[in-house]
Amino acid sequence: MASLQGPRAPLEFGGPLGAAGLLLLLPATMFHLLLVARSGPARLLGPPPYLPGLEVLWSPRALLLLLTWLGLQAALYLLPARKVAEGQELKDKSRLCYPINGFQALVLTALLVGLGMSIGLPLGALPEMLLPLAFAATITTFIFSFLLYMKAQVAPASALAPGGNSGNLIYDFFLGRELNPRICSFDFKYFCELRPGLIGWVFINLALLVQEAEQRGSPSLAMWLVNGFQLLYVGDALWHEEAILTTMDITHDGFGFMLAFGDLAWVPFTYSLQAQFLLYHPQPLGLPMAAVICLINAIGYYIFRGANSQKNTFRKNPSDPSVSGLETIPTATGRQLLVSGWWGMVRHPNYLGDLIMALAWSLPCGVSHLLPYFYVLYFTALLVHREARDERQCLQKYGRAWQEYCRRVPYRILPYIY
Ligand SMILES: NC(=O)C1=CN([C@@H]2O[C@H](COP(=O)(O)OP(=O)(O)OC[C@H]3O[C@@H](n4cnc5c(N)ncnc54)[C@H](OP(=O)(O)O)[C@@H]3O)[C@@H](O)[C@H]2O)C=CC1
Ligand SMILES: CC(C)CCC[C@@H](C)[C@H]1CC=C2C3=C(CC[C@@]21C)[C@@]1(C)CC[C@H](O)C(C)(C)[C@@H]1CC3
Repeated sequence: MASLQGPRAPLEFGGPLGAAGLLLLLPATMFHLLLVARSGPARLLGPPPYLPGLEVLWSPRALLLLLTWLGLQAALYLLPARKVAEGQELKDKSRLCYPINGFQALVLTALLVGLGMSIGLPLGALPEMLLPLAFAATITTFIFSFLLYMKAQVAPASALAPGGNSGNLIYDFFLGRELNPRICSFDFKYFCELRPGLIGWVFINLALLVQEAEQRGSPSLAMWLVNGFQLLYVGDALWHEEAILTTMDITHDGFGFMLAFGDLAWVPFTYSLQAQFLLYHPQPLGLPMAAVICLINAIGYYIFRGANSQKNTFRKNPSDPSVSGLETIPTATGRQLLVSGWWGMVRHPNYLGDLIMALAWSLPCGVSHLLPYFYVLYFTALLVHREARDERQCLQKYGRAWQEYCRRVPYRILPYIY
């Protein structure tokens, strides 16, 4: 129970009231975006075109499809992995093991879908099912989060997350109580973070591309760009799967509604918003503009990958020749902080790269609508909030050394601005 965990962690996300608001607001926003994307005016800030009844939202076929997808991804997760990685040290000094086979799961899923299409699987019919699929995913994540909450009741105190154990039911349900809920070696948080939602996102994108080709003879250049950029992002995440083990989602946050809904519903159904918008609102895109957008995405990816790889290499082996020449600040924990290279430019260079890519994903949709820029706006808010959470944790972990780092590298995400 919470009291066994020592001093209570400060409440985040506006406490119980904020959590209750987000429990309603997140699904409502997702359905708003899905409805608006297929409406004529596609107005982000207006009311939804209509309020769908249960007969539109509820479909046993959609639920079956969702459960089949989750089952397939779980089966691929359980296949022999090329590598098994160890996670960060836990409170009880143990380390958990994680299979590294996410990229293999992506490739095998592509082969299975390709095989299915060659024997008549109507992938182009998926866009019509997005609303009932999102509804099924929402119901499933509410039930799943409840089961996770109940599982945490019988977990030892050492297995609970630093936050998410306030004693307030709604807050703890939202944030998640247990750090690494598992059944045998099956790790639910790690599985959900990278597999069904992320892989689902690129296949929803692909289905939108196929549907566009069926409707208009061939996919548009804008649709190709959005599909290509986002496939690169997901492929990169799965290729560097091990890096997820040091993110705050895995090392700090419990597994509750926020991450379950984020991973299984929010990511596939709202991150595919640009492709959804393009299917219903085709946008002309010339080659010169497409080249500029590709360049923006490439710059973003270069910063994102460079920064993430530099930190991951440094954390794994500080004497690696690619990072051994970088300037560092020692900390009382024995770990060091990079203060030159990417991490000497701003304190979160990887966020900067990610944001530049986010912009490149929206630009193919033109500038006539605000809707496709929702991802840029949401992602900016998410990363600014995440950066503040991470800074708080780093200050607690590294104390004076972190203050020295902030003095030497004063900007957080955007040089000379923020
Ligand atoms: N698409 C999406 O929806 C989302 C994408 N992301 C992306 O995920 C990636 C990971 O993000 P996230 O987990 O938030 O954070 P980071 O990868 O930035 O990790 C932060 C941690 O890095 C370490 N660190 C910070 N500064 C330094 C330094 N100067 N030298 C060495 N180590 C340092 C600290 O941990 P320690 O010292 O313990 O190693 C700190 O807690 C990012 O690229 C982000 O853009 C994130 C959220 C959502
Ligand atoms: C909906 C809520 C407001 C918040 C939910 C947040 C989640 C959607 C995100 C929290 C951290 C994430 C990460 C990725 C996807 C989104 C979530 C789950 C990530 C897997 C995307 C791909 C990247 O390369 C990454 C670095 C592996 C990301 C890790 C964090």
